[in-house]
Amino acid sequence: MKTFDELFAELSEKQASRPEGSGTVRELDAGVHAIGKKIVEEAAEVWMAAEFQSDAEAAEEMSQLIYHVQVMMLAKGLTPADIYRHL
Ligand SMILES: N=c1c2ncn([C@@H]3O[C@H](COP(=O)(O)OP(=O)(O)OP(=O)(O)O)[C@@H](O)[C@H]3O)c2ncn1[C@@H]1O[C@H](COP(=O)(O)O)[C@@H](O)[C@H]1O
Repeated sequence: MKTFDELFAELSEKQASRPEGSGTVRELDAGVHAIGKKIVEEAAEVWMAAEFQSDAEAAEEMSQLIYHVQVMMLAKGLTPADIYRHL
C-alpha cells in the first residue's frame, strides 16, 4: 500500500534509473498519445466498475487510473505540486 506522493516518488525513480522490465519505463517510452489512451481506457473501467461491479473492484480501477495519470504527469514533467495548486 502507498500514498499518491509515495507512488509518484517511486515512478520518478523508475523514470530516472530505467530498470529492466519496468512497465512505467515502457509506458513513458510509448509517449503521451499512448499514455492518453490508457487514461481514457482506465477512466471507462472506473465508470463501469462503479456502476456495475463491487466497491473493491471500483477502487482497484481508480488506483489504476491514478497510476496512469501519474505516468502522464512524468511524461509532461509535472509534479504533484503542479496538480495540488488547482485543488
Ligand atoms: N500501480 C501500478 C499500476 N496500476 C496499473 N498499472 C498498469 O496498468 C495496467 C492496467 O491493468 P488492466 O487490467 O486494465 O490491464 P490491461 O489493459 O490488460 O493491461 P495492458 O495489457 O495494457 O498492460 C496493468 O497491467 C499495469 O501495466 C500499474 N503498473 C504499475 N503500478 C505500480 O507502479 C510501480 C512501478 O511499476 P513498474 O514500473 O512496472 O516497476 C509499482 O509499485 C507498481 O505496483
